[in-house]
Amino acid sequence: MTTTTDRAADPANGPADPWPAPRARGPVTATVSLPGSKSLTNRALLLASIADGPGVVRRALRSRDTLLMAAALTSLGSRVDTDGDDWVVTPGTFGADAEVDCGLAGTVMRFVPPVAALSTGTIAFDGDPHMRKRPVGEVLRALRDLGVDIEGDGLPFTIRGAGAVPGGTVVVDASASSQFISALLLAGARYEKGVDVRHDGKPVPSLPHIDMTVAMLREHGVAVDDSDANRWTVAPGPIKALDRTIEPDLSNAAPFLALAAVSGGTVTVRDWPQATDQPGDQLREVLSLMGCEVRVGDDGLTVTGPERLTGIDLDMHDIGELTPAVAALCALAETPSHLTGIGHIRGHETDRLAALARELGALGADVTEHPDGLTIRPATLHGGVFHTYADHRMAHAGVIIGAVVEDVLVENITTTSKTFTDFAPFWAGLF
Ligand SMILES: O=C(O)C1=C[C@@H](OP(=O)(O)O)[C@@H](O)[C@H](O)C1
Ligand SMILES: C=C(OP(=O)(O)O)C(=O)O
Repeated sequence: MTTTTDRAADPANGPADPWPAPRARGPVTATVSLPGSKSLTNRALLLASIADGPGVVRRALRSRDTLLMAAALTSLGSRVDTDGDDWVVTPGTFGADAEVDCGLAGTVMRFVPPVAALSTGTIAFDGDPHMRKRPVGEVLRALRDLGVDIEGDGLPFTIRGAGAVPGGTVVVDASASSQFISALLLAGARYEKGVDVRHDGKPVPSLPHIDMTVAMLREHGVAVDDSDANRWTVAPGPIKALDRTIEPDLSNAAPFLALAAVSGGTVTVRDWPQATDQPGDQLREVLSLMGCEVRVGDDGLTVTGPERLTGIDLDMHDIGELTPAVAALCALAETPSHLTGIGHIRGHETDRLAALARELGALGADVTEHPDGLTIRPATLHGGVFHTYADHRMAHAGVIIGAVVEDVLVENITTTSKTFTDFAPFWAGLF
């Protein structure tokens, strides 16, 4: 018979499935250095591959999403040397026919096609089964309007590159994902007329991620005008090669800071940037609102959990990717929470609103699913299997609950490799 302990620790075969989430026996105290940001790494790699010379991406995140990006750019014709922590990118001539595996990475499925359009080759895109359901049609429609030849309106699709893209003005409805806008801006300087992208539709989510795109383009010497709401103009011109260092992934800091919050412990995340466009920086405010003590110092960001967690009323439209971790915290809070403005996260790695309602509910949480959010009321939770639906951030929600609720088993914990390689042993090492 395999005991729970044996199943959790099997170095030869990786973590057990389902994985018994480690349970904190008291306040957890830890200091962690986290891997680099997925969003920054994948933008940095993509911009480096269409820059005017070789560039370096230091402290690159090595995870499934970033290795898929590196593979995609390599298949187009760039060289991406992923040995070590500092990745050297040498732009190449985009001419070969290629196949791009998007996996479940929104940044690969949305950001690579506008660059593939610069190739003279034929580029076929596909990905994981669930990826075929994630929205991308608006990016393809916009590219067609900008002069690109594309077969298909969703994954799988094929781009028949002509070696150049006319570019110009285009209107998109980016209410389903900010990545539609970022995708067009990232390649836009390499289009003959640049791009003038206008959004028409319900509000664009995840605006900090568009700010991140604009800031990185400017660092590469690209002229971007974002002075009007819902309009972004990128002037045509070269993309200067850079040597840049990637910040830690602040969204992936969520489960670690949450561990302090739920156990009444103290967790420090090293190298927290003083200023950043990463939406994870807003965890400072969210955790303070829930009753945590939050300090930024020379050693990083330190969170100390309260005796009792308070629920929150929070519009998460700008920080949707934090929802699974925040919802797990709300399920452990002593007052009700209302998380709103996040209808778009139904198009993330899974329908996160449905998945959170189902899986938190299965452990006894009182969760009501709304079209654009969740209401979570205090309840006594119990053990059980927490399903992840191949979503790394669902796994984070599961381990947060499991840290303080006996006998929580997280199914497919290795799905965390999307943005954090070997998350399970790292997490277990904190207990
Ligand atoms: O541009 C990016 O790097 C991202 C933008 C956001 O996407 P949505 O706008 O689709 O939420 C975010 O949720 C995702 O994790 C990363
Ligand atoms: C939505 C996310 O990822 P993606 O980049 O695949 O859209 C996420 O990481 O929460």
